[in-house]
Amino acid sequence: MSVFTPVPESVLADWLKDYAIGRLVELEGISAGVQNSNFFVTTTLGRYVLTLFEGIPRAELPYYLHLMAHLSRHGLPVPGPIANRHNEYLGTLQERPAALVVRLSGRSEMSPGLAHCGRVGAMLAGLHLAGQSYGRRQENPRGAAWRAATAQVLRPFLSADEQTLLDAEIAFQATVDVAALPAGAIHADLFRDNVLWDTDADGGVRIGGVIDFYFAGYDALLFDVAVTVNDWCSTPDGGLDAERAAALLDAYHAERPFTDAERAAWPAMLRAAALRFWMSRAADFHLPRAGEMVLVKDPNEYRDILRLRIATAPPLPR
Ligand SMILES: Nc1ncnc2c1ncn2[C@@H]1O[C@H](COP(=O)(O)OP(=O)(O)OP(=O)(O)O)[C@@H](O)[C@H]1O
Ligand SMILES: N[C@@H](CCO)C(=O)O
Repeated sequence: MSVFTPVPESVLADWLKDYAIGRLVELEGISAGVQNSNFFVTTTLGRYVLTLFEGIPRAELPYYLHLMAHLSRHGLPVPGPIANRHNEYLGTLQERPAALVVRLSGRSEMSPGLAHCGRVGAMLAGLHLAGQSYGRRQENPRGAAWRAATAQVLRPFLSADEQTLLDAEIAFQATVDVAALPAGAIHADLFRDNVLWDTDADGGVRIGGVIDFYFAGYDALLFDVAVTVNDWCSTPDGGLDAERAAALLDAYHAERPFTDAERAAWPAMLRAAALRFWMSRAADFHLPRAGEMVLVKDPNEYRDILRLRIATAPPLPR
């Protein structure tokens, strides 16, 4: 369920007078996503996605919207936000911060093959390269500071074994020299459901869109690679599929070669990325946000991935 705040057609039709995208033809709530209220909007001039932001502080939103505009301007398949007649990306609708972005084509692929993983790796490197010239900076909202604060809140809900795992991993991550790693704007949530796939003219797979930049922030680029590998290249039991991981990492490396510091930090980053999603899912599970129908993803999946990454990690390509 992703429509927390309904928008009557007449209200939207009126709101759209502030934009230069024609008149409303169709409005349809989107039944995926867990964070915001999303709608497909068709006007006489095009197809868009309307998002009403339900939880993110308004002051943090320009970072995300301008990042999407920046990446789109650099030729990446990222939905460009639509400016209103006051030249602003961010408006207000139904008392919520609201934005329109271009609707991109394609569907997510939940069983990716080697070709998908290769394209995602190359595209992620493209995001990181283009992000280097992005002028705004906002810390990763699920970075080290969030991790420390959330661990305190979460700890009492965990079993003794889980507490030991959490404490040990937080202590281990504090020893990692993240400052030695190349950093910049990262997507930080590039899961399979945030990439839309299209078909090429010759029948090959093509990325139609990368969506959901609302966890983006400034952090180690390698953390983003680790988040992506953990989701795209895991086997059902949480282990890493060596071929898919190699396809993703080789394609990334061809666009932005990994540094020696990154090679050394890779096992730790896979663990940091697993820890982040174990913690956020466990927090959503034990402390659900009041009044919302939240799709809670399984925290144990990422707890188990963390345990497996502590046991073993594949090397980065040279
Ligand atoms: N620009 C876009 N073009 C096409 N479809 C989109 C676009 N943005 C969102 N969608 C569709 O809307 C759905 C929900 O969007 P999104 O994943 O951003 O939800 P959310 O609630 O904001 O975030 P989260 O995934 O963190 O819950 C997507 O699965 C996709 O089907
Ligand atoms: N990708 C996140 C959900 C928030 O976008 C998860 O799988 O926990």
